[in-house]
Amino acid sequence: MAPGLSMPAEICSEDDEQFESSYQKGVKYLSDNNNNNGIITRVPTKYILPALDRPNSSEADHCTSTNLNLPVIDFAELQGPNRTQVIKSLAKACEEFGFFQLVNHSISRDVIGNMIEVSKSFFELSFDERAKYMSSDMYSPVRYGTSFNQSKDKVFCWRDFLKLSCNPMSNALSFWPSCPVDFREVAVDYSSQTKFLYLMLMEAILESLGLLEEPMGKLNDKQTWKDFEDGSQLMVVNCYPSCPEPDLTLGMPPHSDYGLLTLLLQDEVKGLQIQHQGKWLTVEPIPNCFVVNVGDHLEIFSNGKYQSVLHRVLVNSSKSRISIASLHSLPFNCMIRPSPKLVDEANPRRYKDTDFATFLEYVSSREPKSKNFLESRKLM
Ligand SMILES: O=C(O)CCC(=O)C(=O)O
Ligand SMILES: [Fe+2]
Repeated sequence: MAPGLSMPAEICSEDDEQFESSYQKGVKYLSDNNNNNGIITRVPTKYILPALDRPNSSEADHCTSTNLNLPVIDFAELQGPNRTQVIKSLAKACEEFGFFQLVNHSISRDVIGNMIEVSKSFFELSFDERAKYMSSDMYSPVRYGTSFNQSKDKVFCWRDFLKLSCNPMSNALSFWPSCPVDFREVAVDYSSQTKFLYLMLMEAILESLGLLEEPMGKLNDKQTWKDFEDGSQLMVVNCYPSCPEPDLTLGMPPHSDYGLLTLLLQDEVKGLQIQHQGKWLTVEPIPNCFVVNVGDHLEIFSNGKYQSVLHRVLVNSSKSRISIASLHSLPFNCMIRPSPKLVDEANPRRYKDTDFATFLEYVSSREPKSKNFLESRKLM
């Protein structure tokens, strides 16, 4: 064990099985159960990334101090007389950044504040209470876990998560945490309001791609608007405890999101970085706003016009951080394919069809450390 490393009393050697089973309990457990006046002073080897994968280690990291001002889309303006202009800005943001900040959205500060509060309270519960929701079943309506893919990752990342499936809500809800007592009520309200926001944004995105000229309802011979309304929604509550040596590890490794769009809510602590023009840039949190990003499915659906972008999460030594990602796509059993209207001789089809089951198979069988899944769907 590295000098000064303080670990739960039950843990004696980094190599023994007990140590490994302790890591499986997550980083919140690790931070809460140590014997050095409540302070963990070193990052255990399990979390130490190879030198080249660490933050601040590469060319691309040399400007991590530069904060990124993402394009800002005003949701209220999108609904008003300037809609055409806002849709142009939306298209530009999706093409140039794959990310934007959404301001003036319709979700109240209370709904947002309550969601962050119940998420914090959930991670403050005892480990035994949180552990009731641990599952390795990717189809489970609720799944508490740690790292990125804890059954596969050789090096763990400094994150615990609670994944909540919202489909169908009538079935999923009874599996969601019943503690804290208002968790379900707050999270259901939050999920239905983010779903509404997603649908409004998706409608604008389809318009920006020239796919809404026909009467609303039919997008092409395979898809209708109802597929979007009936689409899947997965909420991921991420908890990143403060970390004694944040330069050695990451809260989340570089990845892109699998769905059409992700709506991310973060607390006031920064940590999210996106890869832009070969550099890692930090996204400044704007209170009460959403960071929205293009997912792999939108890249496929738009035949590459809008591309998903790698992002990762840094941790820090003084503050823990909470974020809530709401990932939206078509229904789980629906094929995602390039929209036929965006494929012609000048723009040949660039991706194979895919569906959620293929994605799950992929993540279960490999370490999804990057946009590998999407790479596997590319035709050229
Ligand atoms: O915590 C963050 O800022 C990002 C989370 C994220 O990328 C995800 O949940 O996919
Ligand atoms: Fe993500």
